[in-house]
Amino acid sequence: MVRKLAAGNWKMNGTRAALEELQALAQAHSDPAVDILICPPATLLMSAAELVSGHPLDIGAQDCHTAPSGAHTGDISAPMIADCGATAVIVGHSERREDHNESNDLIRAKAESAHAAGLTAIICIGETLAQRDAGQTLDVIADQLQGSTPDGATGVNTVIAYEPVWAIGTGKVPSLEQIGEVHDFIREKLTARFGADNVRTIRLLYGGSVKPANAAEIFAVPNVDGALVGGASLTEADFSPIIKSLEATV
Ligand SMILES: O=C(CO)COP(=O)(O)O
Repeated sequence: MVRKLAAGNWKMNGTRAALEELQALAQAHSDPAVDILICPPATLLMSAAELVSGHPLDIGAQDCHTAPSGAHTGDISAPMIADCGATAVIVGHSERREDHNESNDLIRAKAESAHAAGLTAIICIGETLAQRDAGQTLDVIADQLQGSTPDGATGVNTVIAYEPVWAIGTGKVPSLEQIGEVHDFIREKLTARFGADNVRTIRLLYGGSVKPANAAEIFAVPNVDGALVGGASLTEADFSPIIKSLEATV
């Protein structure tokens, strides 16, 4: 049985004071039944990794460059993230696809760079509302999944996060049928490409307005192996009940 994953994406939120929430989270989950990952802003990566050292919590970054080092002002590389003590990196979040015009090719290259540095790449995919309304959801998912996932993806180095763009930070959540349809589709596509044995261990996260109140029903959907949580991961008070809902499924 694959270990489920509760991942928090703090986005561009959190100064040093936010480490108190991480400390509280570490204290509240000394023996979790699921994997717990927090992705703070890059400015907090090293302190966050030091804080959770010795606790069963992992730290990830929110983006990386494709190159290991070089003349790329303002960027950080996958080996630098690993050097901080982090073990994962989110790539292809819809906010980066939109704010920075990131393409599937670029995201795949970032995921490859993460793999080369020994990091787990959390590859995000998801349709906009206009695409869903036009009946294009599964086509968009297939295209992003195929284009953004490296050939070397395994259950150890890759997690796929399905985040419908219209559900992020809006309080709107797809129906459980809609979530299930996309997660089943992702599993099928990955199985066709990588084979059932390999794909069984690739975790599929749902992201988009996951809250303590809706987590349990989302986690009951087949092929949902956890969540990538934004706003509700910023405080221990909100994230802990979500983690507990996920633990209740194992
Ligand atoms: O984008 C997300 C996580 O990466 C989801 O954000 P919210 O949970 O704030 O909707």
